[in-house]
Amino acid sequence: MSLDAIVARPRLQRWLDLVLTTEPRQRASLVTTGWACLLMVCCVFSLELGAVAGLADPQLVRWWSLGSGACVLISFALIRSGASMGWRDPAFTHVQIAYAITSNAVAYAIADQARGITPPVLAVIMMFGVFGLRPAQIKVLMVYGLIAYGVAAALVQCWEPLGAMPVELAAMYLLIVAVVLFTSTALTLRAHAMREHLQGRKRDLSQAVEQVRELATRDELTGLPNRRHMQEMMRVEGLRAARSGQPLLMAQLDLDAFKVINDTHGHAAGDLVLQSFARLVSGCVRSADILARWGGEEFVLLMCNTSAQDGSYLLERVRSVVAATPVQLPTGATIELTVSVGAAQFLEGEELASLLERADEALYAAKRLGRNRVVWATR
Ligand SMILES: Nc1nc2c(ncn2[C@@H]2O[C@H](COP(=O)(O)OP(=O)(O)OP(=O)(O)O)[C@@H](O)[C@H]2O)c(=O)[nH]1
Repeated sequence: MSLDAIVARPRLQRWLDLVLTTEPRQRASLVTTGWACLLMVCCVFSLELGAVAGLADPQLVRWWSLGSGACVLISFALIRSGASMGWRDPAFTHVQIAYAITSNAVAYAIADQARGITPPVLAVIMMFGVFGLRPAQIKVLMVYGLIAYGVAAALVQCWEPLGAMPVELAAMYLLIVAVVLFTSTALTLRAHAMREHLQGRKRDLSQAVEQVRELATRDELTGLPNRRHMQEMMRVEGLRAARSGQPLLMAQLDLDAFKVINDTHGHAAGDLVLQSFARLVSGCVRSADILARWGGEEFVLLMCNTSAQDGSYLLERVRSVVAATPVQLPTGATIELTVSVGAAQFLEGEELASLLERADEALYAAKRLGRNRVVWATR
């Protein structure tokens, strides 16, 4: 590769970065304006060709080309500089379309024998309304188009240098312009409605995906993470603890004599107790800890970056808060509650299944020893 090419490449890269490296909303506005710019270049080229061929006044066409080009460049600069990013529509589509309609009507007035090219361009301009305009704005722009063309047609008829034409021909042009405006507006409105519909469907779909995700990871009764989600969290936290060497604790919490509660007060009361227990424990643990419903009346608490001493203190607090907070039923009855806890500390190189097993054994020891207590697993 030549030295020139090596030097030129970063420069080209800088130019490309300058035009393309933008945030997504800004990039979308630049792309829309880029299309408008392309349309404008084609129109300028066609009218300049008409002027060279003697079909239109070259001086008027030159001024029109300069004015139109300047407006497109200003739009581009406003978007690229980020000056329009605070606006509701950073591409200020309605302003750009209004300006394009004006430019198109002026082209109609000055294009003399070449004015036949302007109505189809008007249709394309109206189509840009699909991007971000409200239906009311599209309709206002249609009315504005009719007025702009009406004024341009009147100018052509009244001012000789613009190349007056037979009234019948002027009426034909106006009729075609009106048809173009109505039809393109109707099509634009239809495309707009379809776009809105699709966006609505997309929103519904994202909500449904979010719901499915929620259902797949949450326990419906308590709102806590469910067993499947907890297994994933355990895997992630286990890897983190192994990598960082930070202490990781796991506790299994099991409500005592829960069957008796169900049998005495009914299944619905049992559900209320489970919800109340989940709330109580959630209120005791730190936001970094993860409490999940493991199944039935059994819960698992994962305490990340927690020393055995802090863990002991926390679990004892959970136990005493549960024991000191009877659950009030809607019937007026109160249920005294206790919880047995089996806890274990993650050992270096240990499998998660083994950690869970040790916590489970400690839980059974707590039950055997008379319930309502915290037992730590031995190594
Ligand atoms: N209300 C309600 N009960 C549940 C739910 N899931 C499991 N259970 C009940 O929880 C009870 C658990 O009973 P056991 O396994 O004998 O445990 P326990 O009575 O707490 O006895 P210990 O654990 O030995 O203290 C069973 O009666 C299950 O039917 C639930 O979602 N709602």
